[in-house]
Amino acid sequence: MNYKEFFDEREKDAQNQEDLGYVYRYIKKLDRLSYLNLLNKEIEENDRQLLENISQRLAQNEPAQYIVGDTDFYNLNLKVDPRALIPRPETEELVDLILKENEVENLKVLDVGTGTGAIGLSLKKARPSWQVTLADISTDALALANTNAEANNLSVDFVQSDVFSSVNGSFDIIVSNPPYIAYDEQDLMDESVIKYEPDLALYATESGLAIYNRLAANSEQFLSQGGKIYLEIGFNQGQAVKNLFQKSFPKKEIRILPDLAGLDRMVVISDNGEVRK
Ligand SMILES: C[S@@+](CC[C@H](N)C(=O)[O-])C[C@H]1O[C@@H](n2cnc3c(N)ncnc32)[C@H](O)[C@@H]1O
Repeated sequence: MNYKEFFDEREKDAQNQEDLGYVYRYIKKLDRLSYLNLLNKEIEENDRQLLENISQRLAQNEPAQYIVGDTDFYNLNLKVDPRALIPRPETEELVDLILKENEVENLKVLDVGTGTGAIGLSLKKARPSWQVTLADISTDALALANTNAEANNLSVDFVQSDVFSSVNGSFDIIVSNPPYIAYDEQDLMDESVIKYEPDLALYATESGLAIYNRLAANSEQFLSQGGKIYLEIGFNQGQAVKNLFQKSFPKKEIRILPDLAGLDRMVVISDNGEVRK
């Protein structure tokens, strides 16, 4: 049997088997041309075993990124595994927004709930003069973030912290993509997310708002004069999150911004009428 026949056969079996070629190509580091040239060749025995293994894992709904073991995010390649959430394209939009609105040197940044380190590390990569602290309640996630920092040659600080419990100092930017899914929203989620990504990264009490509530209540003491807060939110949480922060920061401007799909995805808390550059 050649590679193409194998892929075609598996694609008939299950929906996500179309990922098989992608995962295989990525693991073998094949460019598109080498991959296409391979398709009509007989499968070698060790490759057949590899492909069977990938195929079984995909059939169990394991995310392709966990099987590959890494993923591209913004300006970085990050190791990913079940210790942390797979960083999403919407979060790249948040990183992009922060960079566009803060074209200055030497800012201090805190990334609360850093997971793989995606947000904080991509900011550090783009702005080497920024002093970036990665915080997470999960020691497992922090270990992964540390691996990603080292692999990308980025020097950042780490703190294991329940929101702000172990954080010291003040920051020009506090950014967070916290867990924001309500416990009763599971039926809206893909099985692969429910089954493989860590609960700690996904769910929050208070209809998904618990961590925003704590961020709103306690950010002020960790924010420098003129500091800004950037949040990723669930598409239906814009107004609720805005209300929470408006109470704590009555004088700041609070913007709810959409992602590329047009869904509310980010909330930004900054000084009123400030020039955003
Ligand atoms: C949605 S994931 C985001 C990960 C990463 N920032 C990203 O955007 O891909 C949320 C992260 O928040 C962390 N987390 C959950 N509860 C927390 C808490 N009380 N304090 C700090 N971090 C928390 C989880 O461990 C997880 O890594």
